Amino acid sequence: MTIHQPSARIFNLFDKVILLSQGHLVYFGAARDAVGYFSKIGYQCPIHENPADYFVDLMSLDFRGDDVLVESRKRVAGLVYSFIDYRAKSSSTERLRFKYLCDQDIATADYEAALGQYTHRNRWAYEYAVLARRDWVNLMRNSSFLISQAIQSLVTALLVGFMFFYLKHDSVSVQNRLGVLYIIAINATFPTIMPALYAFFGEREIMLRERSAAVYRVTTFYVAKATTFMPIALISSTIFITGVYFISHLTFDVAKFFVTLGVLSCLNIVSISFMLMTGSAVRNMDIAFVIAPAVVTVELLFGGLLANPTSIAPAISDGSVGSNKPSLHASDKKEDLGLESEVVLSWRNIEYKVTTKANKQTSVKTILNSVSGHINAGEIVALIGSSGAGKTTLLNALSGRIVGGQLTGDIRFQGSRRNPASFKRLTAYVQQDDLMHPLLSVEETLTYAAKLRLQNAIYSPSQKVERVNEVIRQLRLEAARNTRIGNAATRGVSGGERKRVSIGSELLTDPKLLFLDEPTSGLDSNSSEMVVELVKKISVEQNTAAIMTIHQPNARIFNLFDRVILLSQGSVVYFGPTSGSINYFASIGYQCPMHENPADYFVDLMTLDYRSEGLLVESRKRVNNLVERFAVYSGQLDMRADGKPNKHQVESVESSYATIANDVGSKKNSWISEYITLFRRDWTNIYRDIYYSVCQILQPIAMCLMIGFMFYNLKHDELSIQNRLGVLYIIIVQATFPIFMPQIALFVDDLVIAVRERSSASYRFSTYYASKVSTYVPIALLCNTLFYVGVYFISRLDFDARKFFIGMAVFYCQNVVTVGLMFIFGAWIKSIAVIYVLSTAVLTSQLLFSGLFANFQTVTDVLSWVRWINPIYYSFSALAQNEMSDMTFACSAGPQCSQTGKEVLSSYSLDGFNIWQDVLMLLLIGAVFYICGFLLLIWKGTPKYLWV
Ligand SMILES: Nc1ncnc2c1ncn2[C@@H]1O[C@H](COP(=O)(O)OP(=O)(O)OP(=O)(O)O)[C@@H](O)[C@H]1O
Repeated sequence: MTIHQPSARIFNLFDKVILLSQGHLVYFGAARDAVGYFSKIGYQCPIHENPADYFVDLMSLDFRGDDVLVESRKRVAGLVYSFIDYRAKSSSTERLRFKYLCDQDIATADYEAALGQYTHRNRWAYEYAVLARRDWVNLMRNSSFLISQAIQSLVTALLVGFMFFYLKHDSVSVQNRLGVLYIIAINATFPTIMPALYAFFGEREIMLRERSAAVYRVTTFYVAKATTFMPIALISSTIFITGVYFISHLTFDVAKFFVTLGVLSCLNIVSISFMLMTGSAVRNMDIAFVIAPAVVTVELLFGGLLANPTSIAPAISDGSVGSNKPSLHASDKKEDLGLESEVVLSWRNIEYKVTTKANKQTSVKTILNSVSGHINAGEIVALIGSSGAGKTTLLNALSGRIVGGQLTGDIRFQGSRRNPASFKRLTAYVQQDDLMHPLLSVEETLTYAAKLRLQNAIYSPSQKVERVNEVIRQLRLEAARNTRIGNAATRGVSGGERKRVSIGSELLTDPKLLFLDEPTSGLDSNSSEMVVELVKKISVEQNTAAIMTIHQPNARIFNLFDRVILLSQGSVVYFGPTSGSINYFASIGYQCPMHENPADYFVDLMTLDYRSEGLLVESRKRVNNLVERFAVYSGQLDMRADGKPNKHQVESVESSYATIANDVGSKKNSWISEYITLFRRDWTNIYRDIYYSVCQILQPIAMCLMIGFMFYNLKHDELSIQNRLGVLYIIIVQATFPIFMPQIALFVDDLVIAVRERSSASYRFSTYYASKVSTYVPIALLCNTLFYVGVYFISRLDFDARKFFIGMAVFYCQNVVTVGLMFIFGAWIKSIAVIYVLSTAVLTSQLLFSGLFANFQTVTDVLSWVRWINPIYYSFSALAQNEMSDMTFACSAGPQCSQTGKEVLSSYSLDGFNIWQDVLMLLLIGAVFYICGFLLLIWKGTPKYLWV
């Protein structure tokens, strides 16, 4: 197996180890002989250093500077040659053994045996059964998805059912019957495809990873997915159809009902197959969410209701039918105040409890238990403990980022109670997952952070640039300055560089105190060491205090910390100087063995051992003993006896400083400057998202050609009434799903970063929202303008400049309203799967109540009011009036035919308001949407943090 930084104990579990550097063998032999071999060639592993860490350090190239890089290259070359030499000098027996090990053990016997196993596969049916069961378990546990699917089916069934309540057999019912059948078909498209497509994308990465390890066949995965999604689609559509069928009173006949159900089931199966095809063929989710709505819209167009197939251009119908300011540095102030060593943050008796529920029993779980400590300026403190010890919880409690539960105790920043607003601005928090805009370069990321977070009143633009350059130098990011951050889809900076950019963004403001959550997780030992060394250097140079949670630091990293807090089961096992930790543990009977990394040793001591009941009882006793011994030790010692100022002195002297600092920290840049910066950043992100941009341009062009030629050269005869209404309706549809779906995906991704940035008070929500509105609205309008112009001229809607521009204005209003609705969903719901289910239901319902499908003269009073709050009714009515109010049609049929546009509008109840009243209502609804979106953004984007 390959292994990253094994602890000394794990290292000694191996029979043999292969040490590789830059593709060359540095050692191959028994693990227990490795320390001896290295000491023979001049590299003696220090006491209290884990041999594996030591070897990895020796074998790594050091990129921290040119000199050290040359030095490390020489060292690695020496190691490689030493091992070649060692092999050559070994006795013939050893050589033979070595040859055997190299050529036989690995190259033939084991490899082939391994290969034999590798090529063996389970039966197809077995593989399928396992995957299908896993898919169903995942699905059943995704309660929000299931509930929203059920709600969507039920609510839409009731809505549609009562909209077409009790259909009669008169002439008006023709429109209504076609309408209800068409809506039943729509329900088997968007609401089935969108949530399933999102869920499929969520699992695609897992499938690719598992497939690369040949865990199963593609076919079993594919069939398992199909047999999971299809039943869900069928169940929800059965609920929907049953409801609609009986409430609307479609012709009641058992055979007809089951035929309808069967046809709809087939359509659902086609939709799921289309979803699987799109999900498999398109790698990028953004593109899939542009393509899918476009294809489905085209399918719906050719459903026969919107366009009369006999009048569609033959070419189309044939193919488709059916388918730093130094003056403000804390260190200077500290000197002014005559403080020698400043306590930046102190905490006493921190307790954190949460209420948990298991087997319907509520219990209170104590996660932090009477934790006390402090951190001084210029020192770095490590928070170490086994998994689940409470490290992140303590860091969150200290940084003011804890949500839910009960937090008690006393936390003081520079001797005073924390003021949430200024505390956030004077401290910085580097999260474990580096959420940044992937399409911005390192320099741009830091520049935008500087523009947003450094005050204009203190920093001129050139000073901000200087500060960015300083941070780039400090964090040794020169080589990556112009590299994009990247993400899973696009390769960007390395993991270590990414972490340093994340730290850099926080260091720009020169914080007094830096919190870091697992800054070394996922990094190799070299990068981890570099990150901690840099934090240490900055702490010393800038007098910044830093506290970080860290998992198994190697001995060198461990020794970089000034102090450590060792946590076990929420209690402190040791808090004090790193250098004193080994002696402290030795004094209470736990002597760290030679060649064992102290951090690994302490973590082992503090970890409960669940391997057996006996080991668990024993380890529990040990942990309780450690906690009790430290409580006694710290009580005797008094935490202030280590040369630090008395807590009360700190409070009295520093509170004045805190006031000065707090005043400075709480000032914000002007609204307009924040807005301009965010606006620029948003547009840079959009135009660099090449897939999104290209799709947003191509989709309307493709749709415009398709629809334009479908309704090519509209006449003024009786058939053209259906076609004219159809083309106007499709124009409105283009302003709904194709705008909503891709934008919501972008917005939800972006909002996660915004909430993170807002947690450090980087900018206001109002500027963020204004910037988003002024990015997404123009994009929708720009792209759809092509569509509108194309469709208008190709299909030859009534050519009149006034009508053309009024129609365009109405179409624009509908786009703006859709973007507003998108903001409501994005700000309100976190889960994009739920958004897709619910928004599809809302958009579909809006489209239903447009007036095209159901005649409002016959819609039940309970539901007929819905049109008054439906933006699509207003936009459709305005477009229809604009197009048809002065038209006459040549009739060949009997008295059924409407001869004037006014008669058509009246028969569809589309003349309730005049065009301008429709536009006014659209704008009013739009305004309500935007205001609700903003309020939801503030409400949902502001977590309720607990402060003590
Ligand atoms: N809100 C909560 N509700 C229930 N349990 C919680 C809550 N917050 C934390 N816990 C539990 O408290 C314990 C400590 O969690 P925490 O995330 O602080 O651990 P940690 O030491 O950072 O672990 P790791 O190193 O694995 O990240 C865990 O067992 C966790 O499940």
